[in-house]
Amino acid sequence: MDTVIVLFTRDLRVHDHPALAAACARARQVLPLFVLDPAVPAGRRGPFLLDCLEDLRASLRARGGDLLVRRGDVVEETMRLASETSATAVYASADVSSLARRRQERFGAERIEFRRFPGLTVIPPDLLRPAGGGDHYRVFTPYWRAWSFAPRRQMEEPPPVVPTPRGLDPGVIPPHEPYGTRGGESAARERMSGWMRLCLDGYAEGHDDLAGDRTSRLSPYLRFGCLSPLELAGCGNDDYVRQLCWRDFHYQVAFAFPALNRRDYRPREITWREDEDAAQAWREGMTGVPIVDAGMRQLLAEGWMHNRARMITASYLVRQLRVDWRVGAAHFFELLLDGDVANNSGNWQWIAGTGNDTRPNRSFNPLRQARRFDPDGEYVRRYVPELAGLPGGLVHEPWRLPTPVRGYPTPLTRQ
Ligand SMILES: Cc1cc2nc3c(=O)[nH]c(=O)nc-3n(C[C@H](O)[C@H](O)[C@H](O)COP(=O)(O)OP(=O)(O)OC[C@H]3O[C@@H](n4cnc5c(N)ncnc54)[C@H](O)[C@@H]3O)c2cc1C
Repeated sequence: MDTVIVLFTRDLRVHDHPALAAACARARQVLPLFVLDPAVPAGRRGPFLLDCLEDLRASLRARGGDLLVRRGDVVEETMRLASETSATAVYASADVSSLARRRQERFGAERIEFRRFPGLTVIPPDLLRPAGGGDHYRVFTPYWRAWSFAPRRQMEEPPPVVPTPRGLDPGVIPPHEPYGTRGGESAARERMSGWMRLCLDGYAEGHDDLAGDRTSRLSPYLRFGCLSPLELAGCGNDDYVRQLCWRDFHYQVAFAFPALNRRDYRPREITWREDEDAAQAWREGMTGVPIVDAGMRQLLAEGWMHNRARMITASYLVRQLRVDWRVGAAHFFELLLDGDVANNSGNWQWIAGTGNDTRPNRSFNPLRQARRFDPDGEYVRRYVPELAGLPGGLVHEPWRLPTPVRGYPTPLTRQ
């Protein structure tokens, strides 16, 4: 094969990248391409994405290649490059989002070979089928069992040489201000090895400790494919691998039910309240419930929130304020560096009882959660400075004080 375009999307790495590895093995010339599509704004994830592109370009250049960056519609720009270079094929990683699937269909109608490769998940989202029938697993535990025994593909080595022809315009990666964590495969691998060395062994005991902050924080890197989920799943710690299985689980749900971010997966008769003031107080971390406000402020400050805090804040919005899960999911999606449709909407629906939870009426009592997962109040003190001076458990119940704390609201709901 002569010239192949490797279209990068949310697989911004050179390690274990099946599409890149196949192109480098088969083609004389390889054109790694990323298209910045102004119609798909990256929002707060923008700077992180641009970090990832800079890092990927450096890795490809170190292998004799380059990352070509274009701006516009992905299919049109890819086809333009194909005709400029006489490329005969486009290789890309398969994705499950509606946007990605529409794009894949459009490539199908073009006069070029379009090949999809695995790499987004540990197990491809269309591989496992429940024994009792159906096109996907609706319940996690049987999925976890099947997933654990499913055959895994061979990992791919990073290609030693990427043969990109000279003389093409590489295109500009726009300059940008960082927001939250630094993006890119190099930062991801550094974080992965440091965290695995220090924290993986204590994951089962430590992952719910809000103040301890001992989860991997690798989710933004997984979101942009800076790390291979298959590589992470080889770590040998079952509790951690189970979390990666949750990620795959939501992808196979989204694959079977592409409207996951809009429609109830399991429709229920819930009357949501239209209360923009309450929703806004929740967004700003000003509900007057400290553990909820701490989580929401962590999200605003860092573009990331601890999983336990995500469950508490989401449950507070849908169960106590009775605001539609879509309102909460939209806010999370906008701010989270790891925000992606399958995991965000899948988890929101799980919390709202319209998703895959086998106990759809489950509710998280914020005070009980706070006492259990932030027993010393350290997480609240870190993110809600108005309460930093309160002693002991009072930090979780400022409404018990004889006078209100200056600048901090009374709770929106009875606690
Ligand atoms: C309301 C709500 C919204 C969420 N939105 C997102 C989202 O948009 N994107 C996202 O990646 N995760 C989302 N999650 C799942 C989870 O909170 C994050 O994946 C996790 O907090 C990321 O931190 P970590 O990398 O330190 O996780 P770790 O504890 O280190 O877990 C390792 C990896 O497993 C995966 N994982 C862990 N928990 C879950 C889970 N419940 N569902 C799916 N994958 C999981 C993540 O890829 C994570 O990086 C959401 C959870 C809730 C309750």
